[in-house]
Amino acid sequence: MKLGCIQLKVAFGDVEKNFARVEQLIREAAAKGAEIVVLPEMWNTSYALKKLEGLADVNGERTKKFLANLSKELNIHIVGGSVATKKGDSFYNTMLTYNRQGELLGEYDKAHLFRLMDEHLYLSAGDGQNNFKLDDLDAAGVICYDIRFPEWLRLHALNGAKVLFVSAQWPTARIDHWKTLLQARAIENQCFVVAINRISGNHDNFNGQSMVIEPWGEVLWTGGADEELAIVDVDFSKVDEVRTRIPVYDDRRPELYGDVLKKK
Ligand SMILES: NC(=O)CCC(=O)C(=O)O
Repeated sequence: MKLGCIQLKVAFGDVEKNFARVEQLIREAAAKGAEIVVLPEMWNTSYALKKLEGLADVNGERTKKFLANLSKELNIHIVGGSVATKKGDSFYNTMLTYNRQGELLGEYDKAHLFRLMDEHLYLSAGDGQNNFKLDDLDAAGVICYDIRFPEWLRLHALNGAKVLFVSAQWPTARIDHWKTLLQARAIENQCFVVAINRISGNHDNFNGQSMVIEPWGEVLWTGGADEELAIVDVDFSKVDEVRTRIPVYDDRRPELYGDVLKKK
């Protein structure tokens, strides 16, 4: 299956510019044969958190219409990264996923808010999980800081995901953590990880390094430090092969792990 990985240069607070560029890149990805297109985190507004009142997408309506129309017209699945949304009086960091029929498969509000970027001051956290199916492919989607919570990704893998999509705005300063955590999540869950980061004009802030990793931990593609659309070919049957070779799921001892999941 061909993945269209869109490592976007997100314009701070410029919703119109971001929508226009995302549409251009999704169309380009489809023209190049992508079957699943993946976007980064908060691509409509970036972290213009102080301006969310005017900029956030109310109930995600604009983004929903946009992604539904494009996925149906182009006959592609879209893991829509995330956008800033307003629901009721609260703001969320929301991932919307569409299948090639233009149907909404998942609306996931980021579960773990990242204090270092002030998310907890402006956003509310979601409580729902985000497993979905792209044709026959069992998949799940999480957002950026979520990858520091292995139990959260494990839960999605236990619910059947063979590929974990990660949309992010992960800064250059901790890019080594990004690479290591993503590889670990792929190896421990024995699944594909497709992780799409943003870039900024200034590479000191966000330098891309999006990644596609297969279930044995081998990195199939790493993005550079500039805006980029990559088409990456993946063979999802690799998941079953790796899970047969080392039967981690059969060997788990959940009766030993109970307290790990409780907050101290
Ligand atoms: N947008 C985010 O969630 C950033 C997470 C991050 O940078 C980290 O180190 O974790």
